[in-house]
Amino acid sequence: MSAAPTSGLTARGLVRRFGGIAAVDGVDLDVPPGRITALVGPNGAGKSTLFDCLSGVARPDAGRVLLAGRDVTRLPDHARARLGLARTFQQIAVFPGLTVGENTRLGAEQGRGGTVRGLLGLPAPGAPAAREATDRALRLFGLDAVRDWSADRLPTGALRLLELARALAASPRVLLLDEPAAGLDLAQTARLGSVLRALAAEGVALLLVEHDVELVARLADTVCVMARGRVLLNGPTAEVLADPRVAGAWGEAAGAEP
Ligand SMILES: Nc1ncnc2c1ncn2[C@@H]1O[C@H](COP(=O)(O)OP(=O)(O)OP(=O)(O)O)[C@@H](O)[C@H]1O
Repeated sequence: MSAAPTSGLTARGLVRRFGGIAAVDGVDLDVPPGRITALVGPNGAGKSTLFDCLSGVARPDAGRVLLAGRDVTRLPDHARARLGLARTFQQIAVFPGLTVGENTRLGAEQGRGGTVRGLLGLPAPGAPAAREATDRALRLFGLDAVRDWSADRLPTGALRLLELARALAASPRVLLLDEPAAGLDLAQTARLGSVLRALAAEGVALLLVEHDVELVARLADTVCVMARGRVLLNGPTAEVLADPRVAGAWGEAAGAEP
Protein backbone atom coordinates (compact mmCIF):
# COMPACT_ATOMS: atom_id res chain seq x y z
CA MET A 1 0.00 0.00 0.00
CA SER A 2 1.39 3.43 -0.92
CA ALA A 3 1.72 6.23 1.61
CA ALA A 4 -1.23 8.60 1.83
CA PRO A 5 -0.58 11.73 -0.24
CA THR A 6 -1.03 15.04 1.53
CA SER A 7 -3.35 16.44 -1.12
CA GLY A 8 -5.87 15.09 -3.59
CA LEU A 9 -8.21 12.27 -2.64
CA THR A 10 -7.26 8.94 -1.10
CA ALA A 11 -9.29 5.82 -0.35
CA ARG A 12 -8.01 3.10 1.92
CA GLY A 13 -9.72 -0.25 2.43
CA LEU A 14 -13.14 0.97 1.32
CA VAL A 15 -15.98 -1.53 1.66
CA ARG A 16 -19.64 -0.94 0.81
CA ARG A 17 -22.12 -3.80 1.07
CA PHE A 18 -25.67 -4.22 -0.18
CA GLY A 19 -27.12 -7.16 1.72
CA GLY A 20 -24.68 -10.01 1.19
CA ILE A 21 -22.95 -8.37 -1.81
CA ALA A 22 -19.81 -6.26 -1.41
CA ALA A 23 -20.25 -3.75 -4.25
CA VAL A 24 -16.94 -2.19 -3.16
CA ASP A 25 -14.67 -4.73 -1.56
CA GLY A 26 -11.50 -3.32 0.01
CA VAL A 27 -10.53 -0.62 -2.48
CA ASP A 28 -7.35 1.47 -2.19
CA LEU A 29 -7.16 4.39 -4.60
CA ASP A 30 -5.07 7.57 -4.93
CA VAL A 31 -6.38 10.50 -6.94
CA PRO A 32 -3.41 12.89 -6.96
CA PRO A 33 -3.50 16.59 -7.83
CA GLY A 34 -2.46 17.59 -11.32
CA ARG A 35 -3.36 14.19 -12.75
CA ILE A 36 -6.31 12.60 -14.53
CA THR A 37 -7.19 9.17 -13.19
CA ALA A 38 -9.70 7.02 -15.08
CA LEU A 39 -11.82 4.42 -13.32
CA VAL A 40 -13.04 1.73 -15.69
CA GLY A 41 -14.64 -1.68 -15.50
CA PRO A 42 -17.65 -3.64 -16.67
CA ASN A 43 -21.23 -2.90 -15.63
CA GLY A 44 -21.75 -3.72 -11.98
CA ALA A 45 -18.02 -3.54 -11.13
CA GLY A 46 -18.73 -1.04 -8.34
CA LYS A 47 -17.57 2.20 -9.95
CA SER A 48 -20.63 4.29 -9.08
CA THR A 49 -20.78 2.85 -5.58
CA LEU A 50 -17.12 3.79 -5.09
CA PHE A 51 -17.93 7.32 -6.36
CA ASP A 52 -20.78 7.51 -3.83
CA CYS A 53 -18.39 6.58 -1.00
CA LEU A 54 -15.77 9.07 -2.20
CA SER A 55 -18.20 11.95 -2.61
CA GLY A 56 -20.13 11.31 0.62
CA VAL A 57 -23.44 10.29 -0.98
CA ALA A 58 -22.95 6.89 0.71
CA ARG A 59 -21.19 5.92 3.94
CA PRO A 60 -18.74 3.02 3.53
CA ASP A 61 -19.10 0.00 5.83
CA ALA A 62 -15.33 0.03 6.34
CA GLY A 63 -12.29 1.99 5.26
CA ARG A 64 -11.34 5.66 5.07
CA VAL A 65 -11.56 8.57 2.65
CA LEU A 66 -8.99 11.35 2.95
CA LEU A 67 -9.42 14.73 1.24
CA ALA A 68 -6.22 16.77 1.16
CA GLY A 69 -4.93 14.62 4.00
CA ARG A 70 -8.02 15.13 6.18
CA ASP A 71 -10.22 12.18 7.14
CA VAL A 72 -13.67 12.99 5.67
CA THR A 73 -15.14 9.48 5.93
CA ARG A 74 -17.91 10.64 8.24
CA LEU A 75 -18.65 13.91 6.49
CA PRO A 76 -21.77 14.15 4.27
CA ASP A 77 -21.50 15.21 0.62
CA HIS A 78 -22.27 18.91 1.18
CA ALA A 79 -19.52 19.19 3.79
CA ARG A 80 -17.02 17.51 1.44
CA ALA A 81 -18.16 19.92 -1.30
CA ARG A 82 -17.24 22.86 0.89
CA LEU A 83 -13.81 21.34 1.44
CA GLY A 84 -13.19 21.28 -2.30
CA LEU A 85 -14.74 18.10 -3.67
CA ALA A 86 -17.13 18.37 -6.64
CA ARG A 87 -18.94 15.59 -8.44
CA THR A 88 -21.15 14.99 -11.45
CA PHE A 89 -23.59 12.11 -11.83
CA GLN A 90 -24.28 9.51 -14.51
CA GLN A 91 -27.87 10.79 -14.60
CA ILE A 92 -27.74 14.47 -15.51
CA ALA A 93 -29.06 16.52 -12.59
CA VAL A 94 -29.65 20.21 -13.28
CA PHE A 95 -32.49 22.46 -12.14
CA PRO A 96 -34.77 22.72 -15.19
CA GLY A 97 -36.61 25.82 -13.92
CA LEU A 98 -33.40 27.84 -13.57
CA THR A 99 -31.35 29.42 -16.32
CA VAL A 100 -28.01 28.05 -17.49
CA GLY A 101 -26.26 30.92 -15.68
CA GLU A 102 -28.23 30.35 -12.45
CA ASN A 103 -27.48 26.62 -12.48
CA THR A 104 -23.78 27.32 -12.88
CA ARG A 105 -23.82 29.98 -10.19
CA LEU A 106 -25.23 27.43 -7.71
CA GLY A 107 -21.98 25.52 -8.11
CA ALA A 108 -19.96 28.64 -7.33
CA GLU A 109 -22.03 29.25 -4.19
CA GLN A 110 -21.88 25.66 -2.93
CA GLY A 111 -18.18 25.26 -3.55
CA ARG A 112 -15.20 25.59 -1.31
CA GLY A 113 -15.02 29.39 -1.25
CA GLY A 114 -17.30 29.80 1.74
CA THR A 115 -16.18 27.25 4.29
CA VAL A 116 -12.48 27.06 3.46
CA ARG A 117 -12.17 30.81 3.68
CA GLY A 118 -14.26 30.76 6.84
CA LEU A 119 -11.97 28.20 8.46
CA LEU A 120 -9.01 30.39 7.59
CA GLY A 121 -10.73 33.39 9.16
CA LEU A 122 -11.08 35.12 5.79
CA PRO A 123 -14.25 36.88 4.65
CA ALA A 124 -16.73 34.94 2.46
CA PRO A 125 -15.83 35.08 -1.22
CA GLY A 126 -18.77 37.34 -2.03
CA ALA A 127 -20.61 38.04 -5.24
CA PRO A 128 -17.68 39.14 -7.44
CA ALA A 129 -15.73 35.89 -6.87
CA ALA A 130 -18.83 33.77 -7.47
CA ARG A 131 -19.60 35.74 -10.62
CA GLU A 132 -16.06 35.34 -11.86
CA ALA A 133 -16.10 31.55 -11.25
CA THR A 134 -19.49 31.31 -12.98
CA ASP A 135 -18.36 33.33 -16.01
CA ARG A 136 -15.19 31.27 -16.38
CA ALA A 137 -17.03 27.94 -16.19
CA LEU A 138 -19.63 29.07 -18.76
CA ARG A 139 -16.89 30.34 -21.07
CA LEU A 140 -14.78 27.18 -20.82
CA PHE A 141 -17.71 24.98 -21.76
CA GLY A 142 -18.97 27.32 -24.51
CA LEU A 143 -22.23 28.07 -22.69
CA ASP A 144 -22.00 31.87 -22.46
CA ALA A 145 -24.27 32.38 -25.48
CA VAL A 146 -27.08 30.44 -23.77
CA ARG A 147 -26.56 31.60 -20.18
CA ASP A 148 -30.04 33.21 -20.04
CA TRP A 149 -31.82 30.19 -21.48
CA SER A 150 -33.91 28.06 -19.19
CA ALA A 151 -31.93 24.83 -18.63
CA ASP A 152 -34.85 22.72 -19.88
CA ARG A 153 -34.33 24.16 -23.39
CA LEU A 154 -30.90 22.55 -23.70
CA PRO A 155 -30.29 19.36 -25.68
CA THR A 156 -28.61 16.43 -23.87
CA GLY A 157 -25.01 17.26 -24.81
CA ALA A 158 -25.32 20.87 -23.65
CA LEU A 159 -27.04 19.70 -20.45
CA ARG A 160 -24.06 17.47 -19.75
CA LEU A 161 -21.72 20.44 -20.29
CA LEU A 162 -23.88 22.52 -17.95
CA GLU A 163 -23.50 19.93 -15.21
CA LEU A 164 -19.74 20.02 -15.76
CA ALA A 165 -19.75 23.83 -15.70
CA ARG A 166 -21.61 23.81 -12.39
CA ALA A 167 -19.05 21.42 -10.88
CA LEU A 168 -16.18 23.52 -12.21
CA ALA A 169 -17.69 26.77 -10.88
CA ALA A 170 -17.20 25.39 -7.37
CA SER A 171 -13.42 25.78 -7.93
CA PRO A 172 -12.83 22.21 -6.73
CA ARG A 173 -9.48 20.78 -5.75
CA VAL A 174 -10.86 17.30 -6.49
CA LEU A 175 -13.33 16.65 -9.31
CA LEU A 176 -15.19 13.33 -9.70
CA LEU A 177 -16.88 12.88 -13.08
CA ASP A 178 -19.24 9.96 -13.72
CA GLU A 179 -19.30 9.33 -17.49
CA PRO A 180 -18.72 12.98 -18.44
CA ALA A 181 -18.64 12.27 -22.20
CA ALA A 182 -21.99 10.41 -22.31
CA GLY A 183 -24.29 12.23 -24.75
CA LEU A 184 -21.56 14.58 -26.07
CA ASP A 185 -20.83 14.94 -29.78
CA LEU A 186 -17.25 14.92 -31.12
CA ALA A 187 -16.72 18.68 -30.79
CA GLN A 188 -18.13 18.71 -27.23
CA THR A 189 -15.94 15.71 -26.30
CA ALA A 190 -12.88 17.53 -27.63
CA ARG A 191 -13.82 20.59 -25.59
CA LEU A 192 -14.30 18.45 -22.51
CA GLY A 193 -10.86 16.92 -23.03
CA SER A 194 -9.11 20.26 -23.25
CA VAL A 195 -10.92 21.65 -20.20
CA LEU A 196 -10.00 18.59 -18.12
CA ARG A 197 -6.34 18.80 -19.19
CA ALA A 198 -6.29 22.52 -18.32
CA LEU A 199 -7.75 21.77 -14.88
CA ALA A 200 -5.13 19.10 -14.27
CA ALA A 201 -2.43 21.58 -15.31
CA GLU A 202 -3.81 23.95 -12.65
CA GLY A 203 -3.37 21.23 -10.01
CA VAL A 204 -6.90 19.83 -9.76
CA ALA A 205 -7.13 16.11 -8.96
CA LEU A 206 -9.50 14.45 -11.45
CA LEU A 207 -11.17 11.05 -11.32
CA LEU A 208 -13.46 9.98 -14.14
CA VAL A 209 -15.56 6.94 -14.81
CA GLU A 210 -15.52 6.54 -18.56
CA HIS A 211 -16.45 3.81 -21.03
CA ASP A 212 -14.92 5.53 -24.07
CA VAL A 213 -11.57 3.74 -24.47
CA GLU A 214 -10.15 6.31 -26.89
CA LEU A 215 -10.98 9.18 -24.59
CA VAL A 216 -9.37 7.41 -21.65
CA ALA A 217 -6.27 6.60 -23.74
CA ARG A 218 -5.99 10.24 -24.80
CA LEU A 219 -6.73 11.90 -21.46
CA ALA A 220 -5.84 9.75 -18.50
CA ASP A 221 -2.45 9.63 -16.80
CA THR A 222 -3.44 6.60 -14.74
CA VAL A 223 -6.10 3.93 -15.20
CA CYS A 224 -7.68 1.90 -12.41
CA VAL A 225 -9.64 -1.16 -13.56
CA MET A 226 -12.33 -2.46 -11.22
CA ALA A 227 -14.05 -5.82 -11.43
CA ARG A 228 -16.46 -7.33 -8.90
CA GLY A 229 -15.85 -4.59 -6.37
CA ARG A 230 -12.07 -4.89 -6.39
CA VAL A 231 -9.16 -3.15 -8.07
CA LEU A 232 -7.91 -5.51 -10.74
CA LEU A 233 -5.22 -3.27 -12.23
CA ASN A 234 -3.91 0.21 -11.46
CA GLY A 235 -1.10 2.00 -13.26
CA PRO A 236 0.05 4.25 -16.09
CA THR A 237 -2.53 4.38 -18.90
CA ALA A 238 -0.40 2.82 -21.66
CA GLU A 239 0.61 -0.09 -19.43
CA VAL A 240 -2.89 -0.83 -18.25
CA LEU A 241 -4.41 -0.59 -21.72
CA ALA A 242 -1.78 -2.99 -23.07
CA ASP A 243 -2.44 -5.54 -20.33
CA PRO A 244 -3.96 -8.72 -21.74
CA ARG A 245 -6.47 -8.79 -18.89
CA VAL A 246 -8.01 -5.61 -20.24
CA ALA A 247 -7.44 -6.41 -23.93
CA GLY A 248 -9.00 -3.23 -25.21
CA ALA A 249 -12.45 -4.05 -23.87
CA TRP A 250 -13.45 -3.09 -20.35
CA GLY A 251 -15.99 -5.89 -20.30
CA GLU A 252 -13.30 -8.55 -20.51
CA ALA A 253 -11.93 -7.46 -17.16
CA ALA A 254 -14.99 -9.06 -15.61
CA GLY A 255 -13.85 -12.53 -16.52
CA ALA A 256 -10.22 -12.11 -15.50
CA GLU A 257 -8.94 -13.13 -12.09
CA PRO A 258 -6.76 -10.68 -10.15
N1 LIG B 1 -28.71 0.61 -4.00
C1 LIG B 1 -28.30 -0.64 -4.28
N2 LIG B 1 -28.91 -1.69 -3.71
C2 LIG B 1 -28.50 -2.96 -3.95
N3 LIG B 1 -27.48 -3.27 -4.77
C3 LIG B 1 -26.84 -2.25 -5.37
C4 LIG B 1 -27.21 -0.89 -5.16
N4 LIG B 1 -26.38 -0.10 -5.89
C5 LIG B 1 -25.53 -0.92 -6.54
N5 LIG B 1 -25.80 -2.21 -6.23
C6 LIG B 1 -25.08 -3.39 -6.71
O1 LIG B 1 -23.70 -3.16 -6.48
C7 LIG B 1 -22.93 -3.63 -7.56
C8 LIG B 1 -22.10 -2.49 -8.14
O2 LIG B 1 -22.95 -1.54 -8.78
P1 LIG B 1 -22.42 -0.15 -9.36
O3 LIG B 1 -23.61 0.60 -9.88
O4 LIG B 1 -21.58 0.51 -8.34
O5 LIG B 1 -21.50 -0.64 -10.58
P2 LIG B 1 -20.92 0.22 -11.77
O6 LIG B 1 -19.54 -0.28 -12.00
O7 LIG B 1 -21.09 1.67 -11.50
O8 LIG B 1 -21.86 -0.21 -12.98
P3 LIG B 1 -22.31 0.66 -14.28
O9 LIG B 1 -21.11 0.75 -15.18
O10 LIG B 1 -23.40 -0.18 -14.87
O11 LIG B 1 -22.80 1.99 -13.78
C9 LIG B 1 -23.90 -4.24 -8.57
O12 LIG B 1 -23.97 -5.64 -8.29
C10 LIG B 1 -25.20 -3.55 -8.23
O13 LIG B 1 -26.29 -4.38 -8.57
